[in-house]
Amino acid sequence: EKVEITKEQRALIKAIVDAYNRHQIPQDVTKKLLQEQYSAEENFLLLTEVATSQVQVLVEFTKNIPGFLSLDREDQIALLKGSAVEAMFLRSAQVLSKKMPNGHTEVLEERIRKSGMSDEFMTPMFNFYKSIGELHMTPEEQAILTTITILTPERPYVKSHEAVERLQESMLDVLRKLCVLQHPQEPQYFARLLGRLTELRTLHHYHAEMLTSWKTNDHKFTPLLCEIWDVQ
Ligand SMILES: CC(C)c1onc(-c2c(Cl)cccc2Cl)c1COc1ccc2cc(-c3cccc(C(=O)O)c3)sc2c1
Repeated sequence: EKVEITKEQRALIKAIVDAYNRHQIPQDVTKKLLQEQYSAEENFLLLTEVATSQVQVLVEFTKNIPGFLSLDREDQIALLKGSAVEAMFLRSAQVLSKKMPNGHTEVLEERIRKSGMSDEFMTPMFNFYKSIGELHMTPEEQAILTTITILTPERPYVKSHEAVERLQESMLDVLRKLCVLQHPQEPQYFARLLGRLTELRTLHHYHAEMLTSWKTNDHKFTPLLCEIWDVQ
């Protein structure tokens, strides 16, 4: 049947994409990825700095998701804590799949590969990056997929499951229509995007172990990352 994006859904897409474009990591932070020298310690420190900045950007972006601030305050925190890693995998995936014109791709890959992370995480992580790159997501799809990840009702400690589910469902409906309209030659494109969300959950589990292995090697995180990742 004819897929139609309603006026309300167009407004929703515009609000999300504008907020996504408005909240970016400052240039002076990402520029360091290109400048500082390479060593496992330096790479880890730079990635920690960018991740910290990314969390701040994520909080600001999330506050602009229509309906988010009407959720229970504690649920807002639970959604942010539960989705930060996955939102950051999506963001770093955009950079690594050459979707960003800022030339960070090679540099970022190098710094992640040489940041003291054990190899067992490297393979699934870079397989994910490759699978995201192969999707050629539009900017709207990237922004809405990140929003859907944030609005996941099954995060730990979420109390009003239905309220979050309602917000996520309206986002999923928008994404489904966008995929049909923007990838007419790929009827399974929407299903493939949702498959990436499943892969993100797996990476999220790996990430918890990554943090432990970094911690045991006495790596320091910033207070914001310790808070959002329940570290220390
Ligand atoms: C604490 C630190 C060591 C860490 O622990 N786990 C991870 C992680 C790693 Cl490795 C991989 C995936 C997810 C996580 Cl969470 C990280 C680093 O996480 C990040 C998080 C966001 C971004 C955005 C970037 C980026 C670059 C250029 C340009 C832009 C841009 O948006 O313009 C963004 S790099 C970057 C690195």
